[in-house]
Amino acid sequence: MSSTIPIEVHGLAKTYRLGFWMNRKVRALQGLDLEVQPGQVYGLLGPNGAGKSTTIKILMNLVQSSEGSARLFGLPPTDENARRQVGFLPENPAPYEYLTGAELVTLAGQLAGMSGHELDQRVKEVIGMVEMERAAKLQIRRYSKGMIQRISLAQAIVNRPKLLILDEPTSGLDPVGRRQVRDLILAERQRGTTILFCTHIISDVEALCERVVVLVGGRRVREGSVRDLLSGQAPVVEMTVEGLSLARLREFGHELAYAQDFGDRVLLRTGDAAAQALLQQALQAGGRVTQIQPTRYSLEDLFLDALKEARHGTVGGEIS
Ligand SMILES: Nc1ncnc2c1ncn2[C@@H]1O[C@H](COP(=O)(O)OP(=O)(O)OP(=O)(O)O)[C@@H](O)[C@H]1O
Repeated sequence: MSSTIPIEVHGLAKTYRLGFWMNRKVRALQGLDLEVQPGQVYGLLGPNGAGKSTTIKILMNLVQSSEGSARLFGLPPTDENARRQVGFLPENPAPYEYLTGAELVTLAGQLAGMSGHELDQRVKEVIGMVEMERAAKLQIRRYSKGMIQRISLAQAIVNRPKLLILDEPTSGLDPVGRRQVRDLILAERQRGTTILFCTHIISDVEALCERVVVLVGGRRVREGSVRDLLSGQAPVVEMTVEGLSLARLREFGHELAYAQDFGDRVLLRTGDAAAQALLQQALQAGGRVTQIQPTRYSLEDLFLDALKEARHGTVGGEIS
């Protein structure tokens, strides 16, 4: 039965089988739950091998799950009516190289059931949105990586999808290209499109997403609105100490969220209470504290903490 909820994933598991006898297993997903509501921009974060692309491939019916269920607008990913409502940008897109950019976008529109004047207009419009007007008549084999990424994005949005699934949309782009893609995602969000995207670039998530899930080893280790996830965290203080080595500072026994010894100075981050004690101890030991300031707990801190915690326990992705 169809529904208005763009993505619902329950207990999703995927085990890849490898080797000649298919007897080696990689657990890419281990019971993932996920729900993306209409109009949300939802970020899928995780280190390499966390299962992000596998999740997206299951949603796009490119890979079959081993257990659990995935639904797009209440329908299984195998249902054409579900996929019609979705625009997709794969990781490392490899479009037909002998087509021109305009032909590729037109083809995508035709496959989505568009035709005639409406299609021509829309192709022009989306090519303009990704700023590829001048290269639209060139064959794709002459495109740079950034141009391929942008034309692929144009083909993903040509049919005005209700749900946009983007796998690493800004990978391989220079800062200008990244900004353009970010703006495009924001424009789509403005239009009310629901967006799921996975990335390694945490600043993109911070700039674009209202909700995130952090995956490690095929499991969800954090999920929630970016605001809630960040606001519940204890304040962090960043300080620079000169005249003492990192090893000496560690002897004071405080937990350091981050520490880097640059030779002439040590930059570190720690909790509010530890910072007070560390400041006094560093001064008593003959160090100079040249900078101290409270910092915002960022999504990057959250990501690194989640990763640290998950690695203390057993997480998936293991080969058995
Ligand atoms: N086709 C496949 N055959 C075998 N193992 C696979 C296959 N695809 C992915 N895997 C394995 O499944 C796990 C999850 O991979 P996946 O590509 O989903 O992770 P990811 O989070 O997207 O990683 P990355 O950020 O590196 O793209 C990894 O251990 C990976 O090696």
